[in-house]
Amino acid sequence: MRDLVLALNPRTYFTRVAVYQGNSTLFFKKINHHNLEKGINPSFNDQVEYRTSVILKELEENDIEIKHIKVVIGRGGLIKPVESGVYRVNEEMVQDLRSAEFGEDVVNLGGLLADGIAKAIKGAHAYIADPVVVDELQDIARFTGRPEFKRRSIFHALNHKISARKYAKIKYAEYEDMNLIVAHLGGGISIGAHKKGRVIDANQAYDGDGPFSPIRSGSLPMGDVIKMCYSGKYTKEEMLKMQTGEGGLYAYFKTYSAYDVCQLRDAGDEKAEEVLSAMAYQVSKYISSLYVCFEGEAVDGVILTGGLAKDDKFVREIRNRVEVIAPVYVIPGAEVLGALSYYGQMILRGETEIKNY
Ligand SMILES: Nc1ncnc2c1ncn2[C@@H]1O[C@H](COP(=O)(O)OP(=O)(O)OP(=O)(O)O)[C@@H](O)[C@H]1O
Ligand SMILES: CCCC(=O)O
Repeated sequence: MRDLVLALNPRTYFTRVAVYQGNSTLFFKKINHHNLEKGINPSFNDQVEYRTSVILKELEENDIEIKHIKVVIGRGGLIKPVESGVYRVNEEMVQDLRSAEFGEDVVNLGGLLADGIAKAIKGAHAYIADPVVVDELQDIARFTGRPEFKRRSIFHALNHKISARKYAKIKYAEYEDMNLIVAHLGGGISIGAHKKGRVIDANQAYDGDGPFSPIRSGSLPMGDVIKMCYSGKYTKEEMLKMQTGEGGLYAYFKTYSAYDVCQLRDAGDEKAEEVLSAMAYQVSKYISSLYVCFEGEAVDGVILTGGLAKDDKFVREIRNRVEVIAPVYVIPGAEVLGALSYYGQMILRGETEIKNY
């Protein structure tokens, strides 16, 4: 065992963890945090120590010699807007993740866990790659209808970029030469216009706009939201949660799992059928809206990826509406750990610039 990469993808009730040596996967596990599911819900900050120790214990129990881990790389969270690339986790980043100044989400644990674990291993360093705040928006995409508000770039940059590069490779082309529309269909949904290797527009998938998703509300009727804010019935935290963590399918079915809703639909539940179709309709509308970003240039492909891209019916409903724009290519699931490992290997080989946050 030598020069190992530890990759981390924290989700609400579990952390996906993998250890790689070169192209070999030495260890892969979805570590469930059952105590979080039982309703004891400490803040994300307060979960760092607990998750760190559980992960280290798992590695030990599975005979991973942690002294050989050189790179600990986590999914990148809500920090300041940055360019695409690999970043060393430094104190300023830890500070921003802990304060949640740019938004509070489980994804913030990626950098924090990487930091905690790397500090426990001599010779290891912590990194993130292509965090959700990668910002390549063209200026015109930043406008809203009020000068006080600017649109922010928050999308699944890691899975978008890796999926787009995978498609480019299949087409014997360079990502930087292609025009693509990528839709990540996961717990959150983000859809971006990739023009010659830059994501010049995308829905703000966290608390901004776009289709509703399994857990996020997406665009809501603004006037009604404002009235609800002042109804006296909800706290600020409850209103924010409605948008970011308890919207979309969760609001209709009280489950965080789109898979479960698809199962309901397949068992004949009419409401599940209707709501999933509405989500597919909104995704299709947003994909179509990005066509204008290419200023008349041909679009080389529409890529559907993420967990919901495994559902044939959901995919078919989108495909039928958007294949007039470009060929539709499906990459089911999100290879988050694989993508992090890819960057981890590049770090070890000195083949990527390590950017400063
Ligand atoms: N076969 C399937 N059919 C339908 N939905 C599925 C299937 N497999 C997974 N999902 C759903 O996909 C969603 C998770 O997708 P994914 O793993 O891409 O996202 P994530 O990493 O959890 O979250 P995010 O996309 O916000 O980063 C869950 O709602 C899950 O239930
Ligand atoms: C945190 C931003 C991306 C998402 O919706 O999960």
